[in-house]
Amino acid sequence: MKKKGRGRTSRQRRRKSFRTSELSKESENHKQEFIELRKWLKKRKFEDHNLRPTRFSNTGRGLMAVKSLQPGELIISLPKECLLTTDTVIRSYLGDYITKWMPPISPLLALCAFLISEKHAGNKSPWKPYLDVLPKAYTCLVCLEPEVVRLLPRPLQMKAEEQRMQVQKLFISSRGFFSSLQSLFTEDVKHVFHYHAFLWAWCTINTRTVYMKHAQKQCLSAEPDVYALAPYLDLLNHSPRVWVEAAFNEETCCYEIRTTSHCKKFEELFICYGPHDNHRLLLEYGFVASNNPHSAVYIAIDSLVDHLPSVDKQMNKKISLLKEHGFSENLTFGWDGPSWKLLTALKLLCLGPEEFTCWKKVLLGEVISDTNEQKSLVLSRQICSYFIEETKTALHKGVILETSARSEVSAA
Ligand SMILES: C[S@@+](CC[C@H](N)C(=O)[O-])C[C@H]1O[C@@H](n2cnc3c(N)ncnc32)[C@H](O)[C@@H]1O
Repeated sequence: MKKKGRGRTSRQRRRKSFRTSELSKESENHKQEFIELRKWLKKRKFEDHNLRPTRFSNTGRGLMAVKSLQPGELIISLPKECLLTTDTVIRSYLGDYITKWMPPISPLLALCAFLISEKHAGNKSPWKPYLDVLPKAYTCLVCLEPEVVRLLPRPLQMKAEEQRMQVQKLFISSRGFFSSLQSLFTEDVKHVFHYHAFLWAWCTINTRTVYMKHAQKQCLSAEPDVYALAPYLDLLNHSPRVWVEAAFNEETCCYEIRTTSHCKKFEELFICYGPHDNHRLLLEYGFVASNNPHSAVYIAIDSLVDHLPSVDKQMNKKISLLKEHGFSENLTFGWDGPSWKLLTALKLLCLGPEEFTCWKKVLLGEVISDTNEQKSLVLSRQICSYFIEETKTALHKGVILETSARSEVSAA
């Protein structure tokens, strides 16, 4: 007798019912790439009975719980054989080349080189089933067009620029090592290890690795070796409101994740990548989390000054004092208003000429006068309204850019 609910019709019905719920979701389990990945994982002694690859309307591809999961339950336990770490790279055909190369390359570069090389190997790569489910492109800021980055708040633009330079510098300084791999390839290594491939590998590591500390290897530089690519487990999306326990268990030799909260059947299971604000999430992972309790709006000191009267003769001195005493960075608005640091900076900037000698007291948190308190609060409100308007304008421009990009694609 056919088992109830296991047939194709009921599978189709189930898929359809996901689509009709409030936030739609569609199973990806039946896709060829996931069938291949499951076979590959099974050979490495991993089988999953709790989760299912699913595309969610609000978060994209992630993992859905196929049964209700209780706090403290082990939700995933991925054997060491499935993990891709610097041990994997050193054991591979790249190992000899890495050991010979001086000065030693970083653990991050070793992983990038391996990913690029395996991706290039295509069907011949033993990692193909994993590589096939990896995103083809990323949305981290380092991948975005300059005209899109220019729409972001200034402090984030600066971080994005810093990140872009860091990645480009790493690529340029790695060319020598990539050339040393020439004998492994029939084509010119410049066509294998090009910037686009490097960016893809760098983003794969930046957005998908789990933290796993490895002992320092002599053939690698002393930079922290804390990465592990964890196939399948890396399909878990982030929520700032959940907490999980995740670590490599030396006894079971598995990378394990335990929930500390309840997850209902057919809901997306999340993990938390860390207490990151939305700037950090966008910069490092290419997305923002709605209702993020860690959200903060960063205000550059120059934009504070734009809102102050230009006639203040002590302005330059005030700015130097703020910079000298560490009050020029990480000035933020959070859900509950301006941070103490931002408000203190505003109080100093709002000091009248007769109050200026009290600047030290302001930085220590003392109240100077009712006028100073009032002025700084009014200014804080003004700045907040200004940034709300600026964000609305940037979002509007973003929509225009997206619409014109879409029409260019459909015209092509
Ligand atoms: C570890 S992967 C998670 C799986 C990924 N969604 C996938 O399809 O392979 C991390 C990436 O997933 C996406 N992501 C994670 N959490 C998200 C969320 N809450 N909302 C939207 N995208 C999210 C981001 O693109 C991030 O860089």
